[in-house]
Amino acid sequence: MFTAYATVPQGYTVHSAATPMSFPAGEAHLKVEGSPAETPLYFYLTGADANEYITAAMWIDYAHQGGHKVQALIPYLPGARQDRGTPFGAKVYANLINAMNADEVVCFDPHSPVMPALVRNLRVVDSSAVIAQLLRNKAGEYAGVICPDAGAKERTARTAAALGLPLYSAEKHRDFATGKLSGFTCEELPEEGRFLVVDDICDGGGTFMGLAAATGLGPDRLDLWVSHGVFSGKAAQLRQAYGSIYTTDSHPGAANPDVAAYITPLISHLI
Ligand SMILES: O=P(O)(O)OC[C@H]1O[C@@H](O)[C@H](O)[C@@H]1O
Repeated sequence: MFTAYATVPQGYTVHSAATPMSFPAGEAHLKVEGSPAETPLYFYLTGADANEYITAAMWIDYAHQGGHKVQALIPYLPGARQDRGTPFGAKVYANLINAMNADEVVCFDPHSPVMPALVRNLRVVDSSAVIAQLLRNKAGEYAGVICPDAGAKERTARTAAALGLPLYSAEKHRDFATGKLSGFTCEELPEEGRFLVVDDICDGGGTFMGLAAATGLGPDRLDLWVSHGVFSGKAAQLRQAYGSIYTTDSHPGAANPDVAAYITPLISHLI
C-alpha cells in the first residue's frame, strides 16, 4: 500500500494532494493539477506490489520538480530474502528502489545484510527498540527470548538485551541435498515462565510451528514477534501454538484475520 504525506501552510502533516491515478493504457500517473500548496515529506510503502513502486517513483519526481527532498519509508524490503542465487532478486529490487531516486530510504529489520548493502542512501531501523516499547509493561512476564535459528542470532541478542531477558537458542536443520527443512531443535528451557520467539519474517508459518513443537511448550507459554507478517498459506495454524502474535503493518498480510496478530504501526518509528 502506498500513502504519501506532506505539510500544508497551516503546519499540519496531511496526505499528499498529489493522488495516484492510472491512464487507460495502464501507466501510473499522479493527479497534481489544482493541488493546494504543500511541502512533500515522505511516503510509506508496504508490501511488494511493483505497480506501487512506479507510483512512488512518480511521487518522488513530483516532489523533486517542486524542489523538495523526500524520504521513501519502505519497512519491508521486497526481495531481501532473495539474497543469493539466480536471478539475484535482492539486487533487482535494490536497483528498482535506487532508480526511484529518493533522498533517503528507510527500512525496518531487513532479512540479511545483503540487500541493505545494495540500496543507496539507506537507513536501517532495528526492531529491538520497537519490541521493547511495545512490551514495556509485559517484559517482566517473560522468562526469556528464543532465537529460532543461527541467522537470527544478532537480532534476538539485541532484543533480549533491550528487554533485559536471557536468550535461548533453537536450530533449523536443512537437508543439504534437497534444501528442505528436516527438523528443529531447541536448547533446554527453564521449567516455568513465558518465552518470546523473535524473527524477521513469518511467511507460511512452518518455521514457527516446527519451533513451537521443538520447545515442547504450548500457547500458554509461547508468544511470537515477527517484524514482517506476511501470514500466507497455513499461517492461521500459529494460533494453536502461540498465545500472542505480534507484528507490524509493514506488509498487507499482517492483517490476516485468521492469524489475529497485534499490529504495531511503524511509520512514527521510521521518520
Ligand atoms: O516458515 P515461514 O513462516 O514460511 O518463513 C519464515 C522464515 O523464513 C525466513 O526467511 C525467515 O527469516 C523466517 O525464519
